[in-house]
Amino acid sequence: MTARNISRFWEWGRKIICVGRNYADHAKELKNAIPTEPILFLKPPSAYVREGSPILMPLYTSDLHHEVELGVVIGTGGTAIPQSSAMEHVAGYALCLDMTARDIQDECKSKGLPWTMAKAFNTSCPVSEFIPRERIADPGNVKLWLKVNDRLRQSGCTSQMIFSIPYLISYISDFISLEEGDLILTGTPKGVSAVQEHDELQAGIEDVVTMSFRVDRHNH
Ligand SMILES: O=C(O)/C=C/C(=O)CC(=O)C(=O)O
Ligand SMILES: [Mg+2]
Repeated sequence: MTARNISRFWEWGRKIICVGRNYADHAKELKNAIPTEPILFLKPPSAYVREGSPILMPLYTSDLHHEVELGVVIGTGGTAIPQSSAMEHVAGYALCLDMTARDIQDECKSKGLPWTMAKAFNTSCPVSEFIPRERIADPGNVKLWLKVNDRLRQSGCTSQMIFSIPYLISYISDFISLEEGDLILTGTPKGVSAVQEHDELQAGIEDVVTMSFRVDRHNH
């Protein structure tokens, strides 16, 4: 059997744990309160999509939003990981999009229902290449950006996160054991907006990585 390679973590079938409202400016733009504890939700591994394949807009949404986020790839799993050693569990990073059917999310919120159909559909998690941890000296201070058809829509810095990466790893692992190959999406800064069929999305971590995706309409 061929050894698995963490640089292709999206093929491993592991969890994608997402943090919501982790930037005050984004919580405010959607008129949400600033959280006092991390807000968590999950995407299945079938949400992954890689450059070269399109983001497929589900037929049931007419308000699909981009959310650019720093992803943290877990190298060594654990339960109840202390904050002090949390970064030792990180194998690397990835630039990620948390594609969100905002109209469906709003409907779910108003009915008190889970966000699954808004957040977890096929291709809802576009990812960049794997970024080994040595390439980002301070993940708490990296600049993220996203353009739609060459127009800048999102620009933020991970220093604006309410809950830091060590805090998130520790908090999550108290309730959901982390495994090698899991991905944590750390939340999005402000500037989220709707995309349309045929739009071209380009996103980057300054000085580290860029990636591009086209949006298509799902055909069934
Ligand atoms: O509560 C809302 O209206 C929206 C929350 C999100 O979509 C949270 C995120 O995914 C995020 O902040 O990155
Ligand atoms: Mg998000």
